[in-house]
Amino acid sequence: MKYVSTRGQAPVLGFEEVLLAGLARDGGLYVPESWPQFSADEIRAMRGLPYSEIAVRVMLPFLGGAIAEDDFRAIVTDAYASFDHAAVVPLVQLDQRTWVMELFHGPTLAFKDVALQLLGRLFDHVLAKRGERVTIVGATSGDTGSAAIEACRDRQNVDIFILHPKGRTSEVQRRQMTSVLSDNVHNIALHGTFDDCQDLVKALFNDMAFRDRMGLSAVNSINWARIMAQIVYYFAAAVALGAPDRKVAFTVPTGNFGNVYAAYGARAMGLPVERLIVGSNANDILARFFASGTMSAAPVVPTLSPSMDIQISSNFERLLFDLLGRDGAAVQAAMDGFRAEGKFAVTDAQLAEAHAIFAAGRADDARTMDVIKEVWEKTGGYQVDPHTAVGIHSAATAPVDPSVPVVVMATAHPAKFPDAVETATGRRPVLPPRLADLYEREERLSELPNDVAAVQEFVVARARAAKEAA
Ligand SMILES: Cc1ncc(COP(=O)(O)O)c(C=O)c1O
Ligand SMILES: N[C@@H](CCOP(=O)(O)O)C(=O)O
Repeated sequence: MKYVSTRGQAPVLGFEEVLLAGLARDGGLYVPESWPQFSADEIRAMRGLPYSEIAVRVMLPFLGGAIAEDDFRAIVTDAYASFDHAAVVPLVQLDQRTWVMELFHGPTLAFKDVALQLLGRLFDHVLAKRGERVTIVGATSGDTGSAAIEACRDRQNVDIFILHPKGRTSEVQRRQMTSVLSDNVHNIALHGTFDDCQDLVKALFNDMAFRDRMGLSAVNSINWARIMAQIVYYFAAAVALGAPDRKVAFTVPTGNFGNVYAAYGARAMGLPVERLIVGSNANDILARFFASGTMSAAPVVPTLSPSMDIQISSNFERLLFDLLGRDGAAVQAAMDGFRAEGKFAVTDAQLAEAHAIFAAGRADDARTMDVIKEVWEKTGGYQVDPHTAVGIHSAATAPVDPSVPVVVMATAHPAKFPDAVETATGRRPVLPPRLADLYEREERLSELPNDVAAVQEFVVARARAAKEAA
């Protein structure tokens, strides 16, 4: 298995290199040269298997032999043993045709754990084998940060720097990051939005001298391995609901487009997916794209679903690569146009191709609160978080064949957003016992301006200090 960049100018890589690379050296994102294919019989044979076994079967073709199957099975099994539900990602039925898949049973209570618990272990395996050390830089709107920190804390071969937008995450999300006091963990509260954080991380990767000197790696979904691990739960959900003999639709609360792109990948690998529904909050650049064919940035507004307060969805570039016929130069031109003018457009034919797979919905904060309340009342006491509520609204409004089951991805635990959930339902969701003292824990973070040089200086100084202390 080889990986190519969406901009066509970076070296073609194998799995180990793509895991460590993060952003491609031409500024693009890595994608598989071709999608592995699963036959109907192979999909049917996944029925009844434990999650970790489905995970091994789905991911093995992406490794291209880089990790021996038995070693990989041990890594995967260990990663999902850290989840507090036997099914890892259980399905809960909301009504006759709607399910939610709870992706929040990992250590930090959001879907990011599913990929990052695996990634931390893969980094360890590969770095130990190569005798290398990396500096991870990541951007978070709230959930990737804590999941990445939890996966990488105290690991010998890794320093991790996470940038979050100051004052724009929930308190639980911030504390989950800043209360980890390990020497190799560095939290930066950046003066800016998530888009600024992500832009800055990409600028660090695009400074080749800095990137090579520090050995930069990524934990955001620009890292191919994140997408790979997220593809698995679409297989698990569809198989549980009758695939390959029945089609399924998925609704995905969306920000950076990584999770819904993973669903697109599952479909490309042979899973019978009727439709993929993108759920947006008031930061609805994607919903506007799917309505008009034009991607046009607007200022980010804070919402009750802060992890989706994003206007520049990195992973859309991976879909665009396919819509533009896998032409790296065309993707580069579209991205240049977006950077210069804040917009780009696809043709009617390309939009029609997208519409054959995708639909989109949008819920503002008022609607989000109504959905949390409606679900609570209709189910007699089931709480959903605001991101999941955006997905449930979008599932109900999207044009999907009514005979097809719809699975809404429940991307975060309601206790990560207790104020909104309590206001809507009258009951404050409680954190699991292992996080019960979160509000009492000491916090450590550094505030920095939105300035590449300032962040570079900070990373160099902290990485040097951590190395000396080791
Ligand atoms: C709780 C939650 N829901 C949804 C999203 C959006 O997912 P994606 O960025 O993969 O589109 C995020 C952040 O990524 C999140 O943390
Ligand atoms: N919502 C995310 C934003 C980063 O997304 P990623 O999937 O690219 O890591 C977050 O919670 O940080």
